[in-house]
Amino acid sequence: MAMEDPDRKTEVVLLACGSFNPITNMHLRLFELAKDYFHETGKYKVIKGIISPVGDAYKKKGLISANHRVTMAKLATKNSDWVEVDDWESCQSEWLETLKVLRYHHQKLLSADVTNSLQDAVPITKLGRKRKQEQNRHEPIKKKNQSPVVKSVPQVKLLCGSDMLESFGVPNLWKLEDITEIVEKHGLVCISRAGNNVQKFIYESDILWRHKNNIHLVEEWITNDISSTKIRRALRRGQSIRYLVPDVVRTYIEKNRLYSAESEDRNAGLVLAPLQKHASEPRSSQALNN
Ligand SMILES: Nc1ncnc2c1ncn2[C@@H]1O[C@H](COP(=O)(O)OP(=O)(O)OP(=O)(O)O)[C@@H](O)[C@H]1O
Ligand SMILES: NC(=O)c1ccc[n+]([C@@H]2O[C@H](COP(=O)(O)O)[C@@H](O)[C@H]2O)c1
Ligand SMILES: [Zn+2]
Repeated sequence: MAMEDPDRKTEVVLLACGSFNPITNMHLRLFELAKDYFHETGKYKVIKGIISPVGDAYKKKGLISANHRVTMAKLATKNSDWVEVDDWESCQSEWLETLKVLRYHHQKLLSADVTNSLQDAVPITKLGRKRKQEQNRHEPIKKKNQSPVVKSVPQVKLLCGSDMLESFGVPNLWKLEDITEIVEKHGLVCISRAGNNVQKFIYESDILWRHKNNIHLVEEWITNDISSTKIRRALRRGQSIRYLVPDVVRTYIEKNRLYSAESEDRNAGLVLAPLQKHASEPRSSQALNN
């Protein structure tokens, strides 16, 4: 029987982009579902999950300040040993395309990798023995030069729900070249609900079909229809949201009185940043399904 070589597995980092207004138990479940899926293939090892709340410049109706949304996401993940929150995206003054967030996190892993290998390699091969010894007197003992282990940088895959994948088809919302680069260079994990027609959506798009090996569809069997919209609605009506969001998040919302009729009116009448940005660009008229 062939032993499985754990080093052979492709390392994957899962990146979820969204409003997280507020974060719910379902958002946390997305990560667990995706991780189980990848591990069951036997080919991947999920090493990290990143939640990246969108910045305030996204201008979505009812979006409360990123500061609160990031804090709630951090509270929700404080017991997770593999999912973390990154506020780089939310700290940008302008709205950023999701592709740029993917690129940023991939780049960050690349530079961490270079730093690690620089630390591993002892750069004294060309120094004389004497200088080496002198140098070492003042420096902590360095690791022995290890044989170069060729370890690839983890892939950063976009983790989303089927509604986000289907939003690729909304005119002017996504640039075709962004969609292409996401599925070509990074990959996508989509958590679909039974009955949702993501497969047909992929079938009807040449680009998505071409890269379908890099689009992982995960069926959610223990269905769960929690959404942030429903949480905000319940809060406006004074109804309980217990067991729908982590308790720490519920307490934080109550303490800061976060969601109300007024907060739901934020950004009302404004155009969503991606629509504003892409509507004026010539390429954006290209449809996904041709
Ligand atoms: N019940 C769900 N099943 C599958 N995916 C989900 C579910 N809820 C949220 N997601 C996914 O989580 C990501 C973040 O979504 P988002 O912050 O918009 O949450 P949401 O609950 O959909 O909020 P809203 O109701 O305000 O749109 C998206 O990729 C979205 O598709
Ligand atoms: N062109 C793009 O890159 C593009 C377009 C629309 C939404 N998005 C992102 O998708 C997510 C959608 O979140 P919501 O479902 O909460 O609106 C956000 O992170 C947003 O930045 C990206
Ligand atoms: Zn949504």
